Amino acid sequence: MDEQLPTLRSEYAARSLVEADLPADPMDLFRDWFVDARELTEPNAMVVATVSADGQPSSRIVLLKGLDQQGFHFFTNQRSRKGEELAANPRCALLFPWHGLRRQVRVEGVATPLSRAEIDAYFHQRPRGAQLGALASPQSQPVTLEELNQRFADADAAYPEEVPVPDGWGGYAVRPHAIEFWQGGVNRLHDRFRYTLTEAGTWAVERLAP
Ligand SMILES: Cc1cc2nc3c(=O)[nH]c(=O)nc-3n(C[C@H](O)[C@H](O)[C@H](O)COP(=O)(O)O)c2cc1C
Ligand SMILES: Cc1ncc(COP(=O)(O)O)c(C=O)c1O
Repeated sequence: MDEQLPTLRSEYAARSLVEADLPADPMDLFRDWFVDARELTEPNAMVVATVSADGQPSSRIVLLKGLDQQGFHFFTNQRSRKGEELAANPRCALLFPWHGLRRQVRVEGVATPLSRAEIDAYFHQRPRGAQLGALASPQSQPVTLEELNQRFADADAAYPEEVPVPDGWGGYAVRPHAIEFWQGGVNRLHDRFRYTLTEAGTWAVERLAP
């Protein structure tokens, strides 16, 4: 297995990204690419990277659940590792790893908590099992399987009808200030275009070497 790793490779060629076709607003391109990504498994799965107070980066997958002027929305437990890190340092990065399309999108930005109304609205549209799971799970804390199952059963019994939004459960909007679109090309000469938000509020775009 280990000996095969150096030979594991794919060649990329299918499409190219042309400067003349780039929209002024990168969110327009993101939306177009997201339509293409719908053919993939969990196209809204994105990696969120945060940084601890002592400078240690960490990353994990979350699901993109909204997109608007505030940026990229996701939901999580605000007392989780990512939640604690974002409270201390809201700068973060997102990554959409769309391998099946030979594409990735990299976002750098700042996370702000979503409003109570947005959090409540999303929580109440989740399936009951996911709501109970969120209530039962002290996310990122050490736990035993017995404790977790007991907490789920207790929550299920305590709330036979509507499940309340757990304390500390919330969501964030990541407002981007840089977005890079990467399209795989032949000979590893991929197309990379990086949009950067200017002080005037417009986006500057440049091609980066692959
Ligand atoms: C496909 C996938 C989707 C996930 N979506 C979420 C999500 O939307 N919100 C969330 O809190 N955790 C989600 N998770 C779990 C996280 O990856 C992570 O384990 C959890 O949030 C705890 O991370 P932390 O300890 O770094 O805060 C998802 C995991 C996978 C593999
Ligand atoms: C811990 C956790 N929270 C939230 C989610 C997102 O789930 P939903 O689509 O129900 O919001 C996931 C998805 O895998 C998850 O694992």
